[in-house]
Amino acid sequence: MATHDPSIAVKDLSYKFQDGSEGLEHVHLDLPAGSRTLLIGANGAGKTTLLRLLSGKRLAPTNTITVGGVDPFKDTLEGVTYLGVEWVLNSIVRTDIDVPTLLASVGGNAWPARRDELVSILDIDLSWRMHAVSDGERRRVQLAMGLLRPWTVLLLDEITVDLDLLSRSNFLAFLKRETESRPCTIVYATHILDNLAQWPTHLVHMHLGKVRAWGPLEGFYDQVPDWTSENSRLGELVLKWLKEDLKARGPRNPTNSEAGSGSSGQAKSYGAADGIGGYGLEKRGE
Ligand SMILES: Nc1ncnc2c1ncn2[C@@H]1O[C@H](COP(=O)(O)OP(=O)(O)OP(=O)(O)O)[C@@H](O)[C@H]1O
Repeated sequence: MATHDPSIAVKDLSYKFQDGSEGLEHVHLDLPAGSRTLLIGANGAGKTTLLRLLSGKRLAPTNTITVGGVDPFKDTLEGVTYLGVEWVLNSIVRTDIDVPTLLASVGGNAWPARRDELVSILDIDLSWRMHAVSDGERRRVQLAMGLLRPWTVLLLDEITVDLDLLSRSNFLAFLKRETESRPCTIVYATHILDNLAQWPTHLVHMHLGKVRAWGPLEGFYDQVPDWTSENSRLGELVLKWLKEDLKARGPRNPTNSEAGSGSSGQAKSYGAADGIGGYGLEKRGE
């Protein structure tokens, strides 16, 4: 269903993975139409899990999510664009194909003005062939493809890592203009805060599958009394949150003395000393 008022409301959303582990716990959010929200949290905080649930890629419990007042699982969810890892890995953009053909395949001819604007903003060379471009150039074409169809809700899962500073800045400015010129809403999970201070209207701070805090940007800034620029203020705030989160979580692989429990005291810390080269051993269920 098209959303005229693309607000996003999440009410007491809890989610378990197939292996039974907690993905999200009691998440509440109320993001108004036209807002630009940054989803902040350490690796593993639950940002992707939340975005996938909002996008309908994962099935949320009923009556926990509404987009524009509509339950996306009861009504068709139209106008929601989710750009995440699967989208980035799509192999078509690595084949020997030209840019105009790719853009036409996602509706470029239906929205020619929008197509041309994106090509200009993302500084795309229409003579590129996709098997012979750099990672950042490929990402720019992908972004043009992903953003071409006019969305009402855009869910971005850190997809700007390959962009140079200017391309990223132009891209973020374009998104800001979109929310200011038509009814649409953005939620963006990122670790890269460069030049983002003026961008978000709202922040969501996630930790271990829970939302620790959320609300309009201004409401958070009294937490960072010492800052030298707007940009450093956002960075200081996020650094403070991440340090607090790490402290609250504790070490991932406690040493015997830190573990301090169990009769045998056999808590094991895997690493180079075990001859396994420090590979992460955490299990991912799906
Ligand atoms: N399919 C799965 N089954 C079990 N656990 C999972 C699954 N997918 C993710 N997890 C776990 O859920 C937690 C949250 O993962 P998620 O990908 O949402 O984090 P994130 O905040 O997006 O992290 P990052 O910043 O690294 O992208 C992590 O601890 C992860 O290991």
